[in-house]
Amino acid sequence: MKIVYLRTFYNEKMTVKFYKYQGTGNDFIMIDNREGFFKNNTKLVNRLCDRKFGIGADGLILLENSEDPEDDFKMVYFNSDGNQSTMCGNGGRCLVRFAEFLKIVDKTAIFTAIDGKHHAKIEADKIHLQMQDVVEVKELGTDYFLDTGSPHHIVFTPEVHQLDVKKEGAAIRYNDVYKTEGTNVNFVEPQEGVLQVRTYERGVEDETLSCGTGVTAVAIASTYAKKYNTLPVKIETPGGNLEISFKQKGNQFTDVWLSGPAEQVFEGTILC
Ligand SMILES: N[C@@H](CCC[C@H](N)C(=O)O)C(=O)O
Repeated sequence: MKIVYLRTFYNEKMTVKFYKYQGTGNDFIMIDNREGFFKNNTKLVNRLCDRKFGIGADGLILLENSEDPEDDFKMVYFNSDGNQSTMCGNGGRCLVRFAEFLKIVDKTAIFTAIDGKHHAKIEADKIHLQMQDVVEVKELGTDYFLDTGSPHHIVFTPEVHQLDVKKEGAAIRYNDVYKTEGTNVNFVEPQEGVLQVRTYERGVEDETLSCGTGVTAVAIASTYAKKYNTLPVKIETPGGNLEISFKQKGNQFTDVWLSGPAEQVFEGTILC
């Protein structure tokens, strides 16, 4: 097991305990940072997420104390490129499972992330996470764009399993429309009673096995575009199955919930 030492203010080495979680194959390094020893460090986060030189993960999440007394904790999310980013739905679900493991929460949780407040319900085999309301779905020709805490471009396509998601996703993520901020890109094939989804993630710059804010965006866009009409919306990703429910009033989507499994897969000590 590798151990990463962080240098303290006095340049002494200190070890860091980490945990690894996965939610439908979207995997995250978790660090309990309630004492604030882990300082934002792009290079270190990128190295820890590296699948050859580090632990390997799609992102790293710090569980911190929240300034809001209503909250159980705060979520700080980094993509595997080491940069702090916008909301991560699967990461949020995994973080709630981590908070349950740390005995911070029991049956329910409230936390603040970069996009605002989130409520969660905890079950043995599922975490249900409330996502932000969606107030606008943009139509871009036959494609769609919406923000579910993170930006998502949606492409409806036949034979989604045949697609080169890395190539096609990168072409949209780096195009002139998105060049500054970038976007995540979801490819969806509606089938009888289920949406098949594959996602190219910004900040990972590759396909991931699943993306929580992505499938939430897909569920809403598919309903908006009348390509799917039952609730909860059932999603299949390469990493597993998720469900999304919401209330719809015209183009407004409220009470949005993302549900699925989230589990601890190992723990270790960081060293470099
Ligand atoms: N995997 C995530 C999305 C993480 C954020 C994304 N890569 C971005 O930078 O927008 C999820 O489950 O939502």
